[in-house]
Formats: sequence, structure tokens, C-alpha cells
Amino acid sequence: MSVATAIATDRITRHFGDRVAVDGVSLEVSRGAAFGLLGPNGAGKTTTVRLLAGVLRPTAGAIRLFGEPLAAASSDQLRSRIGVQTDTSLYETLTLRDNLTTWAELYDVPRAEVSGRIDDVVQLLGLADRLGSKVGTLSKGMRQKAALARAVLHRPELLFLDEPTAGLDPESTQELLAYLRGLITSGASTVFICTHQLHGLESLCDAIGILQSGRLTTSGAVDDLLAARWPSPRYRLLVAGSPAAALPHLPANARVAGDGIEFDLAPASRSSP
Ligand SMILES: Nc1ncnc2c1ncn2[C@@H]1O[C@H](COP(=O)(O)OP(=O)(O)OP(=O)(O)O)[C@@H](O)[C@H]1O
Repeated sequence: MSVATAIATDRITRHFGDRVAVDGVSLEVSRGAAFGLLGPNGAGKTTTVRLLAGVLRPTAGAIRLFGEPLAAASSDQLRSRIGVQTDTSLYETLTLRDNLTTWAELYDVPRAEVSGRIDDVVQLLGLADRLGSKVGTLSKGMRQKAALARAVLHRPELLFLDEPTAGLDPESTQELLAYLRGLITSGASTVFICTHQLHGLESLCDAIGILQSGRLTTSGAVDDLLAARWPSPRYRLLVAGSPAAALPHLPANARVAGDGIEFDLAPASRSSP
């Protein structure tokens, strides 16, 4: 494991009584990358995030964050380096601004920067006109975005998102994806997303893992997994006139085949919308 590794787990397992929620999971996430953990309900995704965020301890196995054993990290270190988006972390009776200000203070955001950071993040997430609303009066989608605003306010190096698009309408989903894409592209945070529904989240991820009944059954680069799972279709084009003359106008992998041209379509890449 190199210093460029943000998360490395070695066969982590977590039992709840007789139930095995996470079963021998080993994974690595590079610093600045986005990793998607996919799996059906009950697969162990939230438990994995809670283990990685230091909220739960593994029954067996080891976790290293930024090269250091998680077990040795102090709660202050974890708090400053990690952000976790959960919808249970907001005070319903406080306004959105008071929620974010309270969290900024708890997370030691420099006092002079608090107001500016709040204004920036609510602007980007389309919540600027709801700063004065009590969180209890916000819609579910707005709360999702408010929870994300709270999680990123202290600019964590490692951001955990649990079902970030759940309950969002298509427009809000696109707004949230655009915000996350900007965050990931900036390279400021390593982002770990878990979800049972893709909703375009895969387009943000460099790598994904699939969790089933607590076991990581597949993991790898998104493009490689898509190519293996859905081999790119091969097209054959009949050309009026000389196939060779048409070649410069076609994908680089096109080649002349008989009286036509053949080429594969490349798998969708992370930068595609
Ligand atoms: N605190 C707990 N006590 C007992 N069992 C638990 C606890 N937390 C999780 N589990 C069990 O561990 C398994 C994995 O749960 P987990 O919440 O990690 O799954 P998930 O993939 O996040 O599911 P979902 O997509 O429904 O949120 C489930 O069988 C769940 O009942």
C-alpha cells in the first residue's frame, strides 16, 4: 500500500450476534479517487461505511486510512479528516443556517470563514433561499442536500456518502451529481459512495465494488467492469464508394473489412454525462 492510498482494508469482518454483516472485505481506494460500493438492501454497505468512519470496530481484520491504522487514530483526527453524509445529523428545530454554523464550529472551521463557506455550499446545492428555514420544514430531498452541505463544510479529505441520491427527483439528482462531480474533479476529497441504485452515480466513480451478503464479489475500474460485463457492440458499416476514404471520419479503432468498415463502440467513460 502506498501513501497515495486513502483507504485500505484487510479482510474486515463485522458480526452482530450470529449475523455476519460484513464478511472478509479487502479493498483499496486511491487518494482523490471516487469509489462506489454497490449492493442490494442488507448487503452490508452502511456497516462498511460505519467501520471505515471509525463508528464501529471490526470483529476481525484491519483498516488503514491514509496509511495509518484506523484503530490508532484519535477521534479528533478522524473528525477533522472525515465527512459523513447521513440524514440523521441535522437539528430539526434549528434553521439550516444555524445547523451549518453549529457544525462548522464543532468541526473547527476558522470563524472568519464560516459564513462564506456556508454561502458557497448552499449556492452550489441550490439551497440558498432556504437558509432561514427550520430543517424540520425542508423536503426530504432538501434535507439530503443539507446533510451533504454539513458533511463537506469542514473540507474533509475523505467523504462518505450513504445513498446520496435516495428520494431525490431527477432535477435534484442532477444538481447533486454536478456538485459531487466538481468536488471529485478538484481532487480535494476522496469520495466513498454506497448505494443500491446507480442513478448516474457510477459516472462519478473511478472504481466500484459489489457487495452481496457482506462479501465483496467484484471490484475494479468502472470501465473494465463495464467492458467485461457488457462487451462493446461491433458495428459494420456499408460505405458507398471507397471504405478507405471514409476511415478518417470514423472512430480510431475503425478498419476496412471487405467492402465495408468495422469498429467497436468504446464503453462509456467517467466523463460522459
Ligand atoms: N446494529 C445492528 N444490529 C444488528 N444487526 C445489524 C445492525 N446493523 C446492521 N445489521 C444487519 O447487518 C446487515 C447489513 O446491514 P447494512 O445496514 O449494513 O446493509 P445495507 O447494505 O446498508 O442495507 P440498505 O441498502 O438496506 O441500507 C443486515 O442484515 C442488518 O440487519
